[in-house]
Amino acid sequence: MADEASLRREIAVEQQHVDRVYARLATLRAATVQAEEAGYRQADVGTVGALVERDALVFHAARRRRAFDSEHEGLVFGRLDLRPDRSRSGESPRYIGRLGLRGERAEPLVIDWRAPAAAAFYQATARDPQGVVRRRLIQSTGEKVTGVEDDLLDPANAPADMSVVGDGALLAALSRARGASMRDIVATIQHEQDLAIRAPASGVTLVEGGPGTGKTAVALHRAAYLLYQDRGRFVGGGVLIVGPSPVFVDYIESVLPALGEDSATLKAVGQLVAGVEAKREEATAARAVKGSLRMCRVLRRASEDAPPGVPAGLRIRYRGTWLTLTHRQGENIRQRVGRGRRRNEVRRAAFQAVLGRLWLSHRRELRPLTRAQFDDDLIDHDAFRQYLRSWWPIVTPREVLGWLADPARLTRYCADILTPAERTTLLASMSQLGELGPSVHDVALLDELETYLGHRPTVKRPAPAPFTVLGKQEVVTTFEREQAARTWQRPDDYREFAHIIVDEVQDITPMQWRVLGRRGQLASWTLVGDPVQSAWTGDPAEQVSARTEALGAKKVRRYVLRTNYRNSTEIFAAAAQVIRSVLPDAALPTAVRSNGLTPVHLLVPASALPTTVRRSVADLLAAVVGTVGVITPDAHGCAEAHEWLSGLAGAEARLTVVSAFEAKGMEYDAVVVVRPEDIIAGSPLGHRTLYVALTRATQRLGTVATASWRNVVGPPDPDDSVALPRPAWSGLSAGAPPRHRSPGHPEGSAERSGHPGRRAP
Ligand SMILES: Nc1ncnc2c1ncn2[C@@H]1O[C@H](COP(=O)(O)OP(=O)(O)OP(=O)(O)O)[C@@H](O)[C@H]1O
Repeated sequence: MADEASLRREIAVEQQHVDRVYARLATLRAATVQAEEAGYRQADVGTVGALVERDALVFHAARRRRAFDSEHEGLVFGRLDLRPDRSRSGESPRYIGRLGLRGERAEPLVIDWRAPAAAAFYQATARDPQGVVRRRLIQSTGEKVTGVEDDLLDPANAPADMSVVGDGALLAALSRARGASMRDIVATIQHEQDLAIRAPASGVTLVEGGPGTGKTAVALHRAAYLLYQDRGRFVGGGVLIVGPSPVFVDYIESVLPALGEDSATLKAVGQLVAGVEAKREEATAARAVKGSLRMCRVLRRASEDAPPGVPAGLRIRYRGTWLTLTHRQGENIRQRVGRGRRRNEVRRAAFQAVLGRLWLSHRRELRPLTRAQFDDDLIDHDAFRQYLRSWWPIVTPREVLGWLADPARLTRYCADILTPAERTTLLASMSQLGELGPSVHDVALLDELETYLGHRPTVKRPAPAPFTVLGKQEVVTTFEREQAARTWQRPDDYREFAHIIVDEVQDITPMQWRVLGRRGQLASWTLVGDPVQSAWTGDPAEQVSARTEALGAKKVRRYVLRTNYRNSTEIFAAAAQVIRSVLPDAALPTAVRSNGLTPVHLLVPASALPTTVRRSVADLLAAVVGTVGVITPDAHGCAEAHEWLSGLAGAEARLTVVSAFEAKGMEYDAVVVVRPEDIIAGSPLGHRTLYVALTRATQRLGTVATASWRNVVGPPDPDDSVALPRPAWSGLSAGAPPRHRSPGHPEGSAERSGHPGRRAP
């Protein structure tokens, strides 16, 4: 262990380099501003050559300025001391940072963390030092170095005067308070994570791991890595990142900008279809029905059906003759023209078929009229046009989906496809569409319907003038064009992403896989998830086949993350016990950080639930500096909790109430899980959902139940590598005495452990 003096000395050494880097950054920035201005002046020369030169100058200068302008908290965060025979032209130490920068003599001052030369910072180990003698993590606040943390990887090659100092930077990073947004982990990416981040871009990269193993962090850093590695391809084609909910997307959205990347498209699964912003989750049973591939047949039938209010038939007077078309004839034409075709795109063919049918029936009475004359006349005939409009209107996916709320139609479409129970579930869910709008799972149905209905035929608009971007005439330079491209939003129905990253992939339903597959026909993929956290209660084989269909025959590379960086050992032990009770053999990650605070499980009468939850949350808000999450079984539970917690002091911006499903991917410093027994009972995979809810907390965890639930959780596996719960329940606040109250006490009781004599960690 290094003493204080050597730590101070080493900090001073690094401060010198950091100062040099910031000074260089300021010089380069000033130079780029000048170069940009000089570039613009080139235009005064007036020749085409000068204009091209101007474009090039301005483009490069402005791109560099943009990089220099980014926020640079912790600009230099790593240093590698290399073995003399492994450093190029004596280049040691090698500094690693958020961007690459060279000095006046073009010597490297900092290397971008994504460059191959930086890989050893993340990958070198004592067993395989890769030429690194000492790896140093540099911690800063603004431009001031505040600490260093060393790993001596190759002691045999260390010079005698090399200091090794450290204060546990990774643990410090893991223990710090969480805010409303996720932070990047660029300085402390671990070896197994780095391998997944730097995996080749092609094919499918599958990253699996339990809660808190950094899958989301890896996915986001991988996006930044790919954008750096092959900027042309990935900025041009686009990188799409898909998360489970809008809450989650808000939570992760600042990570990529902090890494200097702002071109990726972030969407929740409920936002993948143009013009729809679905947030509403469905109950498990409805999710299973709506997510099933069987819905394709149901929707296909709906898409081919007659619209509501279709006219009973046609009867119009024309040249002294009654032209008639019965309802049945109309429906026969519908079947013949529409079956298996895109309804909105074959409207003209349907109209022609009606004219043909009428002509066939009445041509004798109409002699000597020609067919062409007949068509021309009828198309202008008001009553005829009126009939066609209501017989074959343009329909939107939303309208057709709404038809499923009609019991008679629903039975017609699904009688031989869904069970009676499934039909009841679907009908109940669809009847909410009108009032509440589409749910997250309706989005996949809308996208499917769009492929069956086709697009409304559009009138071609004249092509915009060249150099028009976002409707504005572009005046000058390549840089401006690039700037416009950067802020240019891909159309909502864009389907040619170069790479798609899907988080919480275990929950993607078969129907959602179809949506993703349509957007990734040209894409390579990164999929991150945890099968143990799956909420899919439908047919697993359907999920596999839909996923295979979406990904095609691409090669799959699998990476497994095994360390839980989020939860304290105490919290993860409680969660592990829940999941072990249903999946005794599941491979769970290992939590690495203990804080001595065991979770508190309270059992109260229903009447005491509001006050107990309020009290628990107030305790937690006082005990942690960061965020507090309240996790309830469902949307109704959220509404209740909001009421119970209204006006709570200190809650502003720190308190979030989410349903167990919305909690996916989220994390908070402290968590209260309300009515865990209902989370278990709410779905056949209820234990898994509760496991997800219990693994959201970094520091403190409490549960408030109204019925005993811990007795349904089986005994832990004795070989379990995670720490097991302590027999006593400590208070929510550090050092607070254990709360033991009788079940009748209005504020609840600490529920007794069902497993006395359990091994302490
Ligand atoms: N190498 C690391 N250095 C510092 N913090 C890390 C590291 N890896 C992960 N973390 C932190 O651990 C927490 C969990 O990470 P993340 O949310 O990516 O996990 P996850 O595997 O996606 O979890 P879940 O499956 O439960 O949603 C985050 O706060 C993240 O910043």
